[in-house]
Amino acid sequence: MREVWTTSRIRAAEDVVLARTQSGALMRRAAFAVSVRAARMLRERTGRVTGRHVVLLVGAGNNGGDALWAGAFLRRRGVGVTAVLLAPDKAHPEGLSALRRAGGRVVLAQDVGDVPAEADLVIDGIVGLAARGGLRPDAAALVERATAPILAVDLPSGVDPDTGAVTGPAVTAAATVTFGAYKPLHVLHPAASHCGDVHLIDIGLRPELGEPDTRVLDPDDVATRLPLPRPADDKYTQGVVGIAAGGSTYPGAAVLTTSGAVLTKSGMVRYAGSAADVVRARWPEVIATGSLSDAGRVQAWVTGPGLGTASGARETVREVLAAGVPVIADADAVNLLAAHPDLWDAREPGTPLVLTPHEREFARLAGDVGHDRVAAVTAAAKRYNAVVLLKGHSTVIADPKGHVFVHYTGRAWPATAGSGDVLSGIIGALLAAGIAPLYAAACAAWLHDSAATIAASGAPVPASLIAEAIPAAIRGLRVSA
Ligand SMILES: NC(=O)C1=CN([C@@H]2O[C@H](COP(=O)(O)OP(=O)(O)OC[C@H]3O[C@@H](n4cnc5c(N)ncnc54)[C@H](O)[C@@H]3O)[C@@H](O)[C@H]2O)[C@@H](O)CC1
Ligand SMILES: Nc1ncnc2c1ncn2[C@@H]1O[C@H](COP(=O)(O)OP(=O)(O)O)[C@@H](O)[C@H]1O
Ligand SMILES: [K+]
Repeated sequence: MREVWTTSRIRAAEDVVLARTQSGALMRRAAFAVSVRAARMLRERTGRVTGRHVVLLVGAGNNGGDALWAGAFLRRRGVGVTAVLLAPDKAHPEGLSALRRAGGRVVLAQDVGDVPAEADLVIDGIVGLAARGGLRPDAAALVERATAPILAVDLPSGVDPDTGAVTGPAVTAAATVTFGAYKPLHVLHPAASHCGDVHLIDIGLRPELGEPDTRVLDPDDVATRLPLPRPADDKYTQGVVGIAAGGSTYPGAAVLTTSGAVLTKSGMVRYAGSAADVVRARWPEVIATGSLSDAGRVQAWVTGPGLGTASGARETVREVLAAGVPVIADADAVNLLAAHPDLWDAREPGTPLVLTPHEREFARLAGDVGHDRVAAVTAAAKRYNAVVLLKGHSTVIADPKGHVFVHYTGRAWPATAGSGDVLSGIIGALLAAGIAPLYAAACAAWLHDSAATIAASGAPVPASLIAEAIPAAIRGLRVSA
């Protein structure tokens, strides 16, 4: 599990560690790690370290101090170093003298205007944890014209550390070296796409950090939770999933949602709705009926994909919410809940609910997502006493207690029509297996993305093929776990 802390929590932990550490030691440790990564990048990209040239972009704070110290360490390895100071009066004094002592050159941004042409690598020490808003114009102009790859110190300057928002010019790094802990920007789109590979350096903060604000599942977290049939199981004991989705207008949604459920786990899937014939034709093992009243017992319901918003659909959502089992409500079920608040009254109190809106559905339900996706999703989860999974390039999942998972891979293969239907089916299968809703949603997001990557194998794929790759994604997990 990767754990993520907001900047205020990291600062608080830093204060504790700083109080018992020799002055400057933490910064030198951080900067040394930056210099090691920079040297590795020089070797990988140019074949050697000695004789190469690194340019430091140095802002007003400790982030610039890290860059200056890293420059001093690189000088010891025979690297030519030029520091470009953006705020000469505020450049970190000890870092600056260390670089000068080591033979580094120091120039002012206002004098040079451009990143010196001899740069083989640029180190971005413009701003770190204190960053607010996009790069200021002088920094933005330098960064825009830099042609060498950029190694970001702690984070790519110009992105918001806590929300991952990018509201102005920002560095796009080839790699980022971060200290003590991952911060939200490292896993939240769009900032995460500016980081390149992120390398976490231990500076002794972990014991002081406490519970993380956000978590990211690793493959083995998913592997240990995925349900597999055990010797004593039969088709019922593994949890039966009910699908109340699709219809005569959108029979494909019924098939895709059912595919997600059928391929995620053994046991039984029931379908109830007007696409029963189409579902049966694709999946003969599914017990398909035309109406909910004939559906039989299930341990979780999936509703919403392709359901429409007519009165029949509203009744379906009402019945499913009243069934007394966990429900995953996607797409039109979210729209219906937004448009008809009385539907909430149908919900059997205490039964788990997972809502899986994309941004427009989220806006209908709970207002504009805005720049702070984690805050928006957490607030909606509390308001509706539900697990809310907000789809997108980083998927954010929160429960009413404020626990948050983010799924981000940097790949966008799932962005195809109907792939959300497949995700709903996966979540339903995991809920029916008795997995806690927050983990059901988070594991499903992981599995769905992994299936998409396998199916895509470098070329775009439709949702049906994403569903068909679910078994391969599960097999891959079992091999790696
Ligand atoms: N506290 C510590 O002991 C450690 C801190 N470290 C470094 O210190 C950094 C935090 O340092 P600081 O708190 O001094 O602050 P920063 O270095 O992040 O910011 C410095 C100044 O930049 C300006 N600024 C804010 N947004 C800007 C923008 N968008 N464009 C241009 N300038 C902007 C602000 O005036 C701010 O005061 C961390 O990110 C990390 O790199 C590391 O050395 C590890 C140890
Ligand atoms: N740019 C993207 N990168 C990665 N995943 C994405 C991106 N855009 C959408 N997705 C994912 O694709 C799926 C699309 O779901 P949804 O919007 O409900 O589509 P549909 O209604 O057509 O099924 C979700 O799992 C979402 O997180
Ligand atoms: K930076």
